Amino acid sequence: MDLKSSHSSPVLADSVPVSKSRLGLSNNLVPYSPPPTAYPPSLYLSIPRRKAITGKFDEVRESAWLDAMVASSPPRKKLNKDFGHESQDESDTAYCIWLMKFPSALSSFDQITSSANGKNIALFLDYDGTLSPIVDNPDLAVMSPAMRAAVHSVAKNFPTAIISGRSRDKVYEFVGLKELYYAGSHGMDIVGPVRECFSLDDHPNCIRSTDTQGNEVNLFQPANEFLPMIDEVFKSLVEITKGINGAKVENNKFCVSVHYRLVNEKSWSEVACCVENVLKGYPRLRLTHGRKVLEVRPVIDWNKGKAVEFLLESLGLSNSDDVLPIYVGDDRTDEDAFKVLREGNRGFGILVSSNPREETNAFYSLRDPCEVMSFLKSLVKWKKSTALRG
Ligand SMILES: O=P(O)(O)OC[C@H]1O[C@H](O[C@H]2O[C@H](CO)[C@@H](O)[C@H](O)[C@H]2O)[C@H](O)[C@@H](O)[C@@H]1O
Repeated sequence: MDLKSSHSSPVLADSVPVSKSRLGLSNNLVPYSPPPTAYPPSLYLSIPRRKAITGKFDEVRESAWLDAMVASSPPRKKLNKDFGHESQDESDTAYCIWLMKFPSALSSFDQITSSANGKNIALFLDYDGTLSPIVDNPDLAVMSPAMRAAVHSVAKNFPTAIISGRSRDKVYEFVGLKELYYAGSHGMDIVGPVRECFSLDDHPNCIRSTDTQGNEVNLFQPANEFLPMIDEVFKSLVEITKGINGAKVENNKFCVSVHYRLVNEKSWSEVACCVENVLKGYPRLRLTHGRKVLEVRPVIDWNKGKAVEFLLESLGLSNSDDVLPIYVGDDRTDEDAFKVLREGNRGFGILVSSNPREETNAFYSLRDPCEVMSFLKSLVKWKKSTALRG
């Protein structure tokens, strides 16, 4: 993508000074120290200082990191002691009870569409676990042709965007559809349309650019200044985890994922320790947890919820009276988007989960990507039938 102009990025930076300490790594990397920023203190996100760590696995074991890794990886369904196979009953009952609180978006479809009467639906979709099933190898998380057709059809009928933790290029590679908008790196990399109602003056970190087809677009990358740092951390994480069987580090451009899905649970503390050791030299980066993945990202006041608001504005859809945004996602990072919709009383979050989740800001649920596909198809069918009725 050719960038035609450049603005300084009003990144909401971390108030903690950049540490001068070097990493205890074999590849002699020096932590990246960005130039001092001059934004008003009110724009800075403050983060608590991390406790110094010694790097011993036992200490990491006690840390909140490992707890979160375990918590984000629920145990498999209980085994039936007598027969040695899964007992469905218990988990089915728990799921049914949970469904009373977060009803299926399929069985509540009429309720959802009646809220949409007289409004335009805007659709926001997560990628992994929502449009593609979770698989062991992140490079193989392809979308089925049937799902692609459903997304294509929905995007022709409603403004649709995919907001993913992956890099924008990678999601586009998987999805391959031009009819929708893409936000990568948890919303830190957004390409939106050029519209008169959307002034770049109001968004200093948004610039005019061109997409791969040569169309003018708005490119929003609020964490631009972190690119060299993320690149450096990616290399360090690859190096430091290379001895851990099954660990995989993925460069998502403005953030880095450290996967432990294929790591023996006994070595999870080792993964946590490696990541913590690298991050201690980078106080302007923070860690979040996904599905068997540790995600390293810049400390800026930006997330998938803010990305939804930004996209609604850039699509000219921020008037909540005319628009019903619907966000479908499966991950913790999607909660920021669910929250924005719930708190603004603007639309609905739909959580994709086949297990009851204790806390969510979603209103509805869907069991898995198959149900997501049915929901998307139903939306298109409903839109066509309302168009016929005039
Ligand atoms: O926001 P998303 O589109 O949901 O991306 C979140 C992370 O998804 C990917 O990891 C997850 O899916 C993988 C493939 O199914 C799976 O192997 C992994 O365990 C999951 O955590 C992606 O690889 C990450 O980079 C994204 O941050």
